[in-house]
Amino acid sequence: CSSKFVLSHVHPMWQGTLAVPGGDRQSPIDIAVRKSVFDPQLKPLTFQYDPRTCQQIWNNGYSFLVEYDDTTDKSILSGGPLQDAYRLCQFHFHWGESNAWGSEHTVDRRLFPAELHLVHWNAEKYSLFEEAVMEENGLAVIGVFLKVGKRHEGLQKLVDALPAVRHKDSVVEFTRFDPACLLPTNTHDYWAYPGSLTTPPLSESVSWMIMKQPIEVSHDQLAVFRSLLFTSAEEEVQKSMVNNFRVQQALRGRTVSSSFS
Ligand SMILES: NS(=O)(=O)c1ccc(Cc2ccc([N+](=O)[O-])cc2)cc1
Ligand SMILES: [Zn+2]
Repeated sequence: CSSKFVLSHVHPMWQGTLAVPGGDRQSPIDIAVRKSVFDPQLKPLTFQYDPRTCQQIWNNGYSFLVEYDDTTDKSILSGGPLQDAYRLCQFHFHWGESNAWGSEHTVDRRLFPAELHLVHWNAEKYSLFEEAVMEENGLAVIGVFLKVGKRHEGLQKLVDALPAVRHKDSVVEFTRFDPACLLPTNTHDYWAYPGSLTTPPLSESVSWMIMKQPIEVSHDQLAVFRSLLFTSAEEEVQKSMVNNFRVQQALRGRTVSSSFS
């Protein structure tokens, strides 16, 4: 997908408005469970992912992205609070240098060692990812917490490919990976709220859906995430890719909805 889209090439107007977003719907946030409001209108989420749309893994110097072909409606998210079908563009993770922290969102201030983001854009209303990025609710991101436990068999194929993208700007072909294997068994229970990208351009265009149930991965699998580097092969000083999460943002009057009571 076109998340390769680099900010420096955007239209000057867009750069201007994004430099300091309004700031009243920024992400990530803490999810205060007792303050979330059950919304009976929230539909079940429908994930229709085609593993054949999986293309490559790319170290963009901030995280590693598993990118999907989003030129057709093959890998789709719908339901929940969403009015339209959203196309899967990429997924990536955020993690810490230790298992004590690393997630971007928290639940009643509880931190997780890592968080998965499955990034989708509204292909019914817009024709390109970077167009949807600028529109209110043009994007839909599914957040899944990772906790340390048993080895995640589905994740291992991805973990085995990471050494090939150790440095910033490295890319490796990666095919036939079904992202549904990274979803928790219970996708019925989630929190939903209006927010933003958590990295530049911080666009306030994201419908967030955070799964209540974490997935389990092993300590060793997380350690491989930490073996990645922020820096490219040419740089003298190599920096471990860890703590690639944003600080939490004010709720600014937003309500977090829950799909469960
Ligand atoms: N962490 S997150 O909020 O799920 C997130 C999801 C996607 C992206 C990718 C990205 C989104 C937009 C742009 N841009 O418009 O220049 C560049 C990169 C950045 C961040
Ligand atoms: Zn993210």
